Amino acid sequence: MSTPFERLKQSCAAEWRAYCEHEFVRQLGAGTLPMEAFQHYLKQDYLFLVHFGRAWGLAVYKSRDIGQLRQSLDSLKAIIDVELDLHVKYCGEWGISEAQLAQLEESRATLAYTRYVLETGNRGDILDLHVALAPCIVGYAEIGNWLVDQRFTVRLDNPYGAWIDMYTSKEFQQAAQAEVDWINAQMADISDKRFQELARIFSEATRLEADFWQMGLTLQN
Ligand SMILES: Cc1ncc(C[n+]2csc(CCO)c2C)c(N)n1
Repeated sequence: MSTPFERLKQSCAAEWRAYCEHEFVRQLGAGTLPMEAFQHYLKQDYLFLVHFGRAWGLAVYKSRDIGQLRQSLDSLKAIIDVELDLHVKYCGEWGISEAQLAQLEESRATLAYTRYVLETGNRGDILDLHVALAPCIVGYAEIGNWLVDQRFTVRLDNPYGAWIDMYTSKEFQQAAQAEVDWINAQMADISDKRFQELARIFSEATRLEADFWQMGLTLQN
């Protein structure tokens, strides 16, 4: 028997694969991704993370009990206090200054994805919001693992090695698994109709993640 989360992925298998095995990801694994593409991605990812933080703020607001409230607040604090700082530091290593980050123009792909997540959370409940966020959290964990298994992936002397290390780290993998577990528990007794609603959200967010890679690869604004 497959879990609800596995059924979400199966309901948009082609889209999930197009996202996780995207050309950007392959070139990153092989170490052949042009530096400009990665820098463009990193800059837009800064904006993505800011809105991702806001999404956890929305999860705080949409929480239905004190446990969810604490969990959402922890995620909000982690992204604002830790992950954004780490991202700014990592951008610095790639020659992108804080001043540059502060002046960025948001690309269409960033706008579409982040506002889609926030809109989904606004109109729906906390489960809708988590399902909209799941391709981001769970997808990156799968991508890291997938890359490590590919013959074309270069682990030593790959300029993007730190990126792969981050998403294959035990901490990150555990956080992604916790998210899967949470979603599976919340989806345990839902109706078919509700499943279809969530599957639609999951599929749309997955497509928007693939567009985010494409934006990086083609340097779109
Ligand atoms: C477009 C885009 N999608 C996913 C991630 C990965 N990511 C960002 S925050 C977070 C969860 C940790 O709170 C994860 C997995 C990214 N960086 N950029």
